[in-house]
Amino acid sequence: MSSVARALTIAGSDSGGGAGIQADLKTFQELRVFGMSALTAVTAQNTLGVTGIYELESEAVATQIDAVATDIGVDAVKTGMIANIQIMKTIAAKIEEHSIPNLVIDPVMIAKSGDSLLNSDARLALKKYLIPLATVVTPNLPEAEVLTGLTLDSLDSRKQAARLIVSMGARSVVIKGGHLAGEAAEDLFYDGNEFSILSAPRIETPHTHGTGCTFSAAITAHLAKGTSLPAAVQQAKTFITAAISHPLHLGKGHGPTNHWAHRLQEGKS
Ligand SMILES: Nc1ncnc2c1ncn2[C@@H]1O[C@H](COP(=O)(O)OP(=O)(O)O)[C@@H](O)[C@H]1O
Ligand SMILES: Cc1ncc(COP(=O)(O)OP(=O)(O)O)c(N)n1
Repeated sequence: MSSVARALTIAGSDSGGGAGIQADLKTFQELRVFGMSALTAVTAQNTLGVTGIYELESEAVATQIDAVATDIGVDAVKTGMIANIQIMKTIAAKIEEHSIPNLVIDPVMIAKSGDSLLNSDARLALKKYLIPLATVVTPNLPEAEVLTGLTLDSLDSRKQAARLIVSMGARSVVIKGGHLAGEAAEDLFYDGNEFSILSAPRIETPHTHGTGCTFSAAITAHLAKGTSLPAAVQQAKTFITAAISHPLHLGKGHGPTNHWAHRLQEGKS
């Protein structure tokens, strides 16, 4: 490991800055991890929705990963928007070729605005190509339903889904609870042996654009620094809760979270 922790995000660009590569790099920087990126797609996007998607050639994704892995090095990597199956296969091959450790898979399928960020025929291919390589998979509720084919309407069903996702080859899973109702925002963490609940007060706000990206980026940053997996997911939960608690009130729709909010809570600025 180098003296500076290094994290790579393989994801799409969000021109609005709240999700995607932009959210990931902001999170890495806030957590004092050197951030690198391999772009899969460019989206024209703001707090109201996605108005354009421009996918890159899979060769362009491969070249970006090669460039950073062969020179700077990668202590942890996350995937976000993957766009299509060719890019997915390329990412899986490159992660194996470069023996990149600590893989966080955020199986991004549909943005909160309703726009598709992964072709429907590629969604189930996640199970074949990427999930078996994952240190942790972080589906939201609809994504976990697509991956498992289960209806997740109870804690028991979410536990069953978590077991299924681990049986696909992932080391662990966090089924996020942002889409649930209730006074607490509760995520289910399964480490392959035991279940635990990551709990925080649910904040009443429309400004939740990019919550999943930010949460998975924070896990990646902590893993890059050598933090244990259970501590990494717990610290990421603290980070995203702070980011949602101090909204920036930007845009006319679902605004971004505040990536520097953890500093306000820790009295750092
Ligand atoms: N209103 C909220 N208040 C507190 N935490 C939230 C809220 N919405 C989402 N979260 C948390 O943000 C993280 C991302 O979850 P979620 O929004 O479900 O992901 P996604 O953006 O992939 O749909 C989880 O830890 C979830 O519990
Ligand atoms: C380029 C890009 N990647 C991912 C997302 C989805 O982000 P997520 O954190 O799931 O938040 P929402 O967009 O669902 O609020 C995205 N929108 N754009």
